Amino acid sequence: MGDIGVENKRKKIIIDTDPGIDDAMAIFLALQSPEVDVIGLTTIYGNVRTTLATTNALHLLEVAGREDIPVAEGSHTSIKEVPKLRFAAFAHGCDGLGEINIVPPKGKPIPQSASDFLIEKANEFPGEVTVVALGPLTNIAKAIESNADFPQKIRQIVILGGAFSVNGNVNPATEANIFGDPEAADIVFTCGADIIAVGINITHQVVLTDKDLEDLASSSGKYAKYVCNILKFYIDYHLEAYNIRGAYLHDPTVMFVAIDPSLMTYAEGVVRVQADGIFRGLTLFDNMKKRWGEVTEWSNKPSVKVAVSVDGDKIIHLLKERLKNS
Ligand SMILES: O=c1[nH]c(=O)c2ncn([C@@H]3O[C@H](CO)[C@@H](O)[C@H]3O)c2[nH]1
Repeated sequence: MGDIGVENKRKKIIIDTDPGIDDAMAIFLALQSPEVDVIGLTTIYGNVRTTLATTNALHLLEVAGREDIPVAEGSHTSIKEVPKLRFAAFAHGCDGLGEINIVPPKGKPIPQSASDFLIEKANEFPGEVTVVALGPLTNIAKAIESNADFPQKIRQIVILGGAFSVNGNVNPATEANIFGDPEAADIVFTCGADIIAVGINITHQVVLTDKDLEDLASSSGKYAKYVCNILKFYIDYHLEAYNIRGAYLHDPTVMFVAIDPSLMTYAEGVVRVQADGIFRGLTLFDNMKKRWGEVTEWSNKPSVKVAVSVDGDKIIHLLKERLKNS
């Protein structure tokens, strides 16, 4: 992976996030990566409710000494204005960050909604801004609904979401981010933007082991130390839920797509999302290998790229290097 290193060639990214232990790792990874320039964080419910996501985003930026990066608070409800009731305290702790008693942040979010911030930055830097979407897709769907040009103005949307040809992690049908707002997800997947989706079929191949944790713990890197502390809760959850000693690194894996998309391979096709019923949140990818004899719900919709393979060990190695060298 070649460093670009030149300030004005850095890819501008906005991280839409619900921190979240693995979100924290992804944010630190981005801040430590010369290939990308983090121009803002937008917050969303998911692992935690939106107000706590905002608190945690501000806290993480203060840990990093990057209070210069604006945080715009996102939606408190789904795109259909349904209040959110389901959060993942069982995986991330009540505070979203492994119950480590974080120092409350001094900073405040900017007085602009996440979707307005996304639209403003897409207009300010047309074709240059990549959104890395680590939570439910409500803020991005709202940006699309209020600004029809948004999909064309944005450089790329990299999505952590979906379970392509595998079971979900909320139930056998659905992955948590898509389950958080399936209607919003369907709007985003079919909006015509340049989209890369990374599902848990990929992120479950990126496992941080006990040995990796020891390796991180032996480092004096500030991000390595911080993440070792918050990871304990997440690792205990994986032992209980999956009977593995380690942790799936969803969000950092997806951040690597923004940093270097060649770390994965992709298939192209149309993704639709099931909005209701027992398959609510199911992501269904048409791999376009069949010429369908009749019109389907996938016909004439824009295609997206879906990640199909990854070298999990390489991702773990690169991640550890960057967190240790901080
Ligand atoms: O509701 C959830 N259940 C899980 O088992 C689970 N495991 C991880 N996650 C979070 O959801 C995204 C991946 O589906 C990531 O942001 C994880 O932090 C989960 N969310």
